[in-house]
Amino acid sequence: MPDPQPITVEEHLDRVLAAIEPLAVSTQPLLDALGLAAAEPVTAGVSLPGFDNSAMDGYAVRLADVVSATSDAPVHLPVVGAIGAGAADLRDLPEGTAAKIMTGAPVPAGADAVVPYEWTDRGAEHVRIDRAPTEGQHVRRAGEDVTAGDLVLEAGTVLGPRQLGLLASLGHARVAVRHRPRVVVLSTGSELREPGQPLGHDSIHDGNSFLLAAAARRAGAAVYRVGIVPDQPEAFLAALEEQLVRADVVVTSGGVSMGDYDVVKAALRPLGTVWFGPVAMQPGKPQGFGHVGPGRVPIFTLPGNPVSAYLSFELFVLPALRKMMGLTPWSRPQVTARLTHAITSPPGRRQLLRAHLDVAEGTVSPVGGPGSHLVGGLADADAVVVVPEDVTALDAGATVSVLPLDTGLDGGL
Ligand SMILES: Nc1nc2c(c(=O)[nH]1)N[C@H]1C(S)=C(S)[C@@H](COP(=O)(O)OP(=O)(O)OC[C@H]3O[C@@H](n4cnc5c(N)ncnc54)[C@H](O)[C@@H]3O)O[C@H]1N2
Ligand code: MOO
Repeated sequence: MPDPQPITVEEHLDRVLAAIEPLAVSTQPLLDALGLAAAEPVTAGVSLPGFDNSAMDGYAVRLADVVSATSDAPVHLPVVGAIGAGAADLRDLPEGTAAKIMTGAPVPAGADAVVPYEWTDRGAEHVRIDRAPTEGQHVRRAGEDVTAGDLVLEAGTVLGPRQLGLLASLGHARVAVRHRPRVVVLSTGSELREPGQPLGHDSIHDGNSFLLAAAARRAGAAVYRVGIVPDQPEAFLAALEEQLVRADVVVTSGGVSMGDYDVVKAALRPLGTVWFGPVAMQPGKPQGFGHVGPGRVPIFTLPGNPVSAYLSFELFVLPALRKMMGLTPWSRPQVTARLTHAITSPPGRRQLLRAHLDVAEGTVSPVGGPGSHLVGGLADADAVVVVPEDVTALDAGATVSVLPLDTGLDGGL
């Protein structure tokens, strides 16, 4: 049977994204929301600081009592108490007195400045003040940072450490987000063995499920790495059915090409809900996408060659996961750079050449060969040069599109 006409990368991505919906919104404990987008705007219910408090360890004073203080003519005041952060029984400062006050402790009524210890003799019952503060000096005012009613996070803001810290400071224990997609990753191939297991003359270790599970986890998904499924359609369907209950997305690798034992195609084609076909790219030509099970769970059936599987994940699965999580942009942005070496490329397929990107120099250097089995070169690369379908050769110095593999998305993803 001849190969059907390949579709373009954009056609495949558009179909995938058209079939993917953002996941439901629920409130999650703050740390579980790291890297997700706020699903709703957040308005401050309280002000920050919540009350006037001291910025220094020292003495709360009334300005009028100390305004004349100099080192030559210090002011002496009785100390009426000590106010600690979280231990603030003294709420009013009588005229003509001082109170010890610690950083973060509430400034008592009547006091309008804090004299740091360094300007005093640190007296316990009486204090000698050698220098006059200005009005409000070392007092952090209620609401000077955030005022109750302020919009503090727009919907869609990615929740990183600073945003989560702010939410906690405002008293929120949970935040509304789209939940993490639960991604089931499954490797097919009778030649596969778990890492750590001995190999026979015809077997290899399963690298893909780690490659894809790590990529999905880095994208923000909750990942279930399922073991290896042999090239038997019944075994594949049984494993799939068992996993569907906990999946928002299934990602498989292997078994989608033209071979005699292409298990994924053999098992899923009869269902009629999964499209299989070539995409005009290299690596990553044989692709499949559709849905399975009563819950119509989206399934990506990626090619088995490791580089093909990984770049297919980058191009198709990552945008889908980001759409599910309400994160934008869906795809990692491409950049441009100058090629350090001449390259050639097959006609009719978009080639993704592994490379090193030097952002400072604005250059990109191909690394390793184009073979889709070359995992050493893949690990060495941090970008791919994207060579258009109709381009077969490029000279050194040509400006090309580059897809970085580790940067460009929020949170250093
Ligand atoms: N007659 C044709 N043969 C092939 C074609 C074609 O168009 N006509 N396309 C080739 C291309 S391109 C690719 S890509 C592969 C895709 O094949 P499958 O998706 O069916 O994958 P497998 O045959 O199962 O495996 C391919 C290759 O990758 C290794 N592999 C598989 N799974 C893993 C894993 N989990 N970890 C590490 N390595 C894995 C497997 O051993 C094979 O070497 O088909 C070409 N053939
Ligand atoms: O398209 Mo395959 O993915 O070249 O190796």
